[in-house]
Amino acid sequence: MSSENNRVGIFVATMTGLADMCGEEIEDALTCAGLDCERQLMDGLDTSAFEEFGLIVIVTSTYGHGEIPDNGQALFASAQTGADLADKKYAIFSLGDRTYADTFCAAGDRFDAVMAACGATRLVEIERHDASSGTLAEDVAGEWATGWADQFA
Ligand SMILES: Cc1cc2nc3c(=O)[nH]c(=O)nc-3n(C[C@H](O)[C@H](O)[C@H](O)COP(=O)(O)O)c2cc1C
Repeated sequence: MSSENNRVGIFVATMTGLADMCGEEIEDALTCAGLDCERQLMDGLDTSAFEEFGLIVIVTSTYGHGEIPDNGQALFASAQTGADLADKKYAIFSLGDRTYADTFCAAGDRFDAVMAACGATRLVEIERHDASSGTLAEDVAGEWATGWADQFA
């Protein structure tokens, strides 16, 4: 693997900003573990944004009836049209609320399906944060990333 492919891209889809706070905690945790990270909101991106990274971390909340936040829809649609991500690994931190029983964290599951369809390999289980659980999403996000950072380092 080239040194370029050891880079981690953290891509955030959010409506009200909590997912970006989680992305920041994930970035801090992975940086502490020695990984070279870059975090960005998904706004206006397509799958060419994945090119320079070996590991893609998707951080997304869910809105509407299981929808991806507005700022992530273009990137999702781009992946749906097909991309060769066979040399990529990915991980997903998914924010939702179990109050929405039928669509709990559905956006993260939709990203999981499309990344797999593009040939990428999921590094770890999807982490699904429940806003009704009483835990802080950003704390859970940082602990989650710390837990698997050495699997990619
Ligand atoms: C209008 C609205 C619709 C939502 N729909 C869903 C949903 O379908 N499924 C789910 O799991 N969570 C749903 N949620 C919960 C959000 O995903 C959750 O509060 C999340 O932490 C928000 O993160 P964000 O600030 O990054 O957008 C919804 C929240 C709102 C306000």
